[in-house]
Amino acid sequence: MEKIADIIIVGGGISGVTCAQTVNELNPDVTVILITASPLIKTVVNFKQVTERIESFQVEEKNKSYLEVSCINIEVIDDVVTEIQSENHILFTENGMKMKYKKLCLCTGGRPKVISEYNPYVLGIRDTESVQEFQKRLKNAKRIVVVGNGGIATELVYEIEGCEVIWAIKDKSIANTFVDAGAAQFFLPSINKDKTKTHEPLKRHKYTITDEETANRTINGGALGPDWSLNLTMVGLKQDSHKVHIEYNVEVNKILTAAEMLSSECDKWPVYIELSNGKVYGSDVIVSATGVIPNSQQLHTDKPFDIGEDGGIKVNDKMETNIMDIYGAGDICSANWKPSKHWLQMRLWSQARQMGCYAAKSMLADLDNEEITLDFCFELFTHMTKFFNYKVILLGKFNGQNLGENQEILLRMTEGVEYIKLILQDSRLQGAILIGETDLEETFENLILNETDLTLFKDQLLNPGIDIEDFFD
Ligand SMILES: Cc1cc2nc3c(=O)[nH]c(=O)nc-3n(C[C@H](O)[C@H](O)[C@H](O)COP(=O)(O)OP(=O)(O)OC[C@H]3O[C@@H](n4cnc5c(N)ncnc54)[C@H](O)[C@@H]3O)c2cc1C
Ligand SMILES: NC(=O)C1=CN([C@@H]2O[C@H](COP(=O)(O)OP(=O)(O)OC[C@H]3O[C@@H](n4cnc5c(N)ncnc54)[C@H](OP(=O)(O)O)[C@@H]3O)[C@@H](O)[C@H]2O)C=CC1
Repeated sequence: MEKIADIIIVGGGISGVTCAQTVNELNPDVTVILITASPLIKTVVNFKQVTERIESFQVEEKNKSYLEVSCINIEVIDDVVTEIQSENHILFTENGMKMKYKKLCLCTGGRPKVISEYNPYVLGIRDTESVQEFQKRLKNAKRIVVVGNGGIATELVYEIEGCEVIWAIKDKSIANTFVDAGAAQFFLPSINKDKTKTHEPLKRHKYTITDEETANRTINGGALGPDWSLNLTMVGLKQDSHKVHIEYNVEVNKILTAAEMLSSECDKWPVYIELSNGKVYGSDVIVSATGVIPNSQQLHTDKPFDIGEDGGIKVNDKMETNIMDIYGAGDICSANWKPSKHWLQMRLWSQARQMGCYAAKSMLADLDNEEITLDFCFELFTHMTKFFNYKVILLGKFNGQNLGENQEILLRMTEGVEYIKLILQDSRLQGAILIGETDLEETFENLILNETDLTLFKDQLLNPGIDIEDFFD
């Protein structure tokens, strides 16, 4: 069967869906086909602009008909794109479809980078199905090992109950991808604290994928969103509520099956992990929360894509790849423009949304022969999330990324309440980590964006006795 559309978008995750919705909002006369390998698509709900640049929202899974009903120019097709002939502007799918486009946007996301990928006791977490599988395994587990020190690991070790957790990290402090050692120290008391968590029923309607739908899938569904671990039951077999042991500064040497273990321990656990400090832990399951690999190599194309160091398809400041009329957005792409002073790429939900939206604007502008300039959302890095039940806001070069020498650090911490770290260079604010209900995000966002000279004020910036908002009014 043959189809034709002005714009074809591949991927039903947040970048692809936002891209399609933005085309619909800006020009409903442009025809769009969204092809997705997953029967459910991800949509943004409860979007709030917390400050001018900080966004908060939730992700909801919807049936594909949701988009078709709400957007008259969009057709959603559940299929897998296998080949692109860019010269002819044609793509082919697993179900034998041939489609012609004027503009193509790849939003095919990534997959978990899993240590020991084919070991059945080692799991990666990405989509609804992988979380369901993890929950199933956890139900009968007495001990699990979590490897990795980023977003997933940090959230998992806090959420898991009724199971001993060994957390193996390469670094000397926890949550290293997001926060510094000081903030990690601030979080530490929360790790083994009893939680008074209420498993509130989900207010939003949830679609579940049936076994039949999952059965022949070769490609994972959309990545989970900010609230993925809330309201999920992550409970193991044991009575004690929460017990996390952290192994710092270690890498994984080997993963061994029970049969490969020669000691007397050999039949206690289904799988063993040997760490670089020589310790061996038996476990029921190992979670490899070790990052994302962009799905950049899985499509056959007549020309090769330029690939970035992180494995993503390089895109320029119009979200264009090196192949004519093919764009990219979200986790699949690697931002290959000169970033503004206070922005950096991280594979986050907010950036997937922003890139999807901007790719739509860029494709429409090109179809109309108009010029477009980089969206202002790429001026300042912002991220709002929750770790260990604390609100966490990251601004600008929050970890001093690539700032070089002469960084000045200002800190304020009240145990169990707040942790604030400001990074200055040449008396100008470059980045901030705000943990707790600090209420300072708007002020610091403005100070970074305006590049305000703080020479005269920096000693007072974190003085709790001064209302800093009034100060800069
Ligand atoms: C467990 C977990 C928790 C997270 N929590 C947060 C968080 O708290 N905050 C935050 O900001 N970010 C979070 N993230 C990251 C965030 O979810 C991702 O950055 C974002 O969702 C990426 O969106 P995407 O649309 O680019 O890709 P994806 O969501 O991966 O979507 C890709 C889509 O493409 C489809 N696809 C792939 N190949 C093909 C093909 N060949 N043909 C057709 N379709 C195809 C897939 O089925 C899927 O629908 C989390 C990620 C995970 C895994
Ligand atoms: N609240 C939030 O904002 C959340 C965001 N996410 C996002 O979802 C995506 C997936 O999360 P996640 O998998 O945690 O990825 P992250 O990129 O956040 O973290 C990966 C971690 O694994 C470490 N690592 C990589 N390879 C190995 C290895 N072989 N052995 C041991 N450790 C290793 C990395 O260390 P190093 O950096 O040194 O390589 C890093 O600490 C990310 O884009 C993340 O940003 C996920 C959950 C929550």
